[in-house]
Amino acid sequence: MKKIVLLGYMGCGKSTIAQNLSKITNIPFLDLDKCIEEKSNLSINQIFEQHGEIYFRKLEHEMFLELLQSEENNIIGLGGGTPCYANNHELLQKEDVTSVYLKASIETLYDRLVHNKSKRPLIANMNEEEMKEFIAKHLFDRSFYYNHAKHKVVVDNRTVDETVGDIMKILA
Ligand SMILES: Nc1ncnc2c1ncn2[C@@H]1O[C@H](COP(=O)(O)OP(=O)(O)O)[C@@H](O)[C@H]1O
Ligand SMILES: O=C(O)C1=C[C@@H](OP(=O)(O)O)[C@@H](O)[C@H](O)C1
Ligand SMILES: [Mg+2]
Repeated sequence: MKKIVLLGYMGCGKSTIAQNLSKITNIPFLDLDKCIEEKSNLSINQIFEQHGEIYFRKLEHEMFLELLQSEENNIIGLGGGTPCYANNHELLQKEDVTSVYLKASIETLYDRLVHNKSKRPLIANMNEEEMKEFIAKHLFDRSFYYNHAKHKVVVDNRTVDETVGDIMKILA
């Protein structure tokens, strides 16, 4: 079954764009983090606190495989780190997967994350200065994996509707 997979750094808009793309296409939307939370009955924060990041990455890999194997057509919003662990980046190239990297600049990510960090354990306790440096370095490290997506859409200075439109062009 066909899967549209959205990936990119925290705050690039995966969850928001996937939801809006779903409304337009009528293809059901699944957020990988939400699926992990529902299955484990814990929030992402609680998983990191109680079991640590390595355990989260294991759940994330298993859930990604499970969603890709389902019989439905789906739009899947990944977590920001999903492509960067457990060789998940190789799954972005599968024949039945349309993978789209939502590419955002450090400035865009910082502006969106600075007031939205509490549910993101990797940055939740950072001050503004630390966050800016962290995003810059981390994005650089992760870009190798994000660039395994089949398609790339730049999201800087684009509204939600414009980005959804850019993805619709890829799907046409
Ligand atoms: N043009 C835009 N496209 C996507 N998200 C945007 C845009 N402008 C502002 N936002 C906000 O940025 C945040 C993106 O968060 P989210 O969708 O959770 O990203 P991700 O799932 O990639 O971490 C949301 O608070 C969203 O409302
Ligand atoms: O970048 C990451 O490693 C993470 C991103 C989060 O998802 P979002 O990108 O939707 O915030 C979530 O999976 C977890 O906090 C780890
Ligand atoms: Mg998300």
